[in-house]
Amino acid sequence: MQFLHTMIRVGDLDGSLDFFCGKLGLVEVRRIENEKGRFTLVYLAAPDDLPQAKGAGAPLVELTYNWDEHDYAGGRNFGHLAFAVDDIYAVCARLQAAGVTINRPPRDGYMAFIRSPDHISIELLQKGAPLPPAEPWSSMPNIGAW
Ligand SMILES: C[C@@H](O)C(=O)SC[C@H](NC(=O)CC[C@H](N)C(=O)O)C(=O)NCC(=O)O
Ligand code: NI
Repeated sequence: MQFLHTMIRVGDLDGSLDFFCGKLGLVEVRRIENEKGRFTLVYLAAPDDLPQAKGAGAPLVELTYNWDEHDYAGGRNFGHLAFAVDDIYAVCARLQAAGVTINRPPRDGYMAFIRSPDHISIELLQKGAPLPPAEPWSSMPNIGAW
């Protein structure tokens, strides 16, 4: 299993990119615009992780910008921790047998969600699964690109 990213929801995407990239120095490596869901996902890597990010993958920050939501009072800022797994069905079956609720089963073969005892959202992604359509310039590999 490989750690992929931490997702946070941001109310001001430009302001967050100015902070994380302009000031903190992270680098945008991928962007997915979802017209139907009305949200944008922007993946950021630390500069030292860029070579790895273009290879087997590197830990990333995933900014989620919901076009119609800008106030995250009540703790919705934090989204999830994401991991890539070798066999998402086997991992979910093992977790379910261990008493973990699979909040979002891997019906599509690539994404599932569970929650920790304190309700921290955990995203499980199938290694090597096809990615949703992204910007044409994105050249990220299948894994580590989320
Ligand atoms: C690509 C993969 O890493 C994702 O995280 S997509 C997960 C998906 N995200 C969204 O739908 C973004 C918009 C949504 N309104 C939101 O604010 O999360 C998703 O299932 N999100 C739910 C979650 O708990 O992360
Ligand atoms: Ni994610």
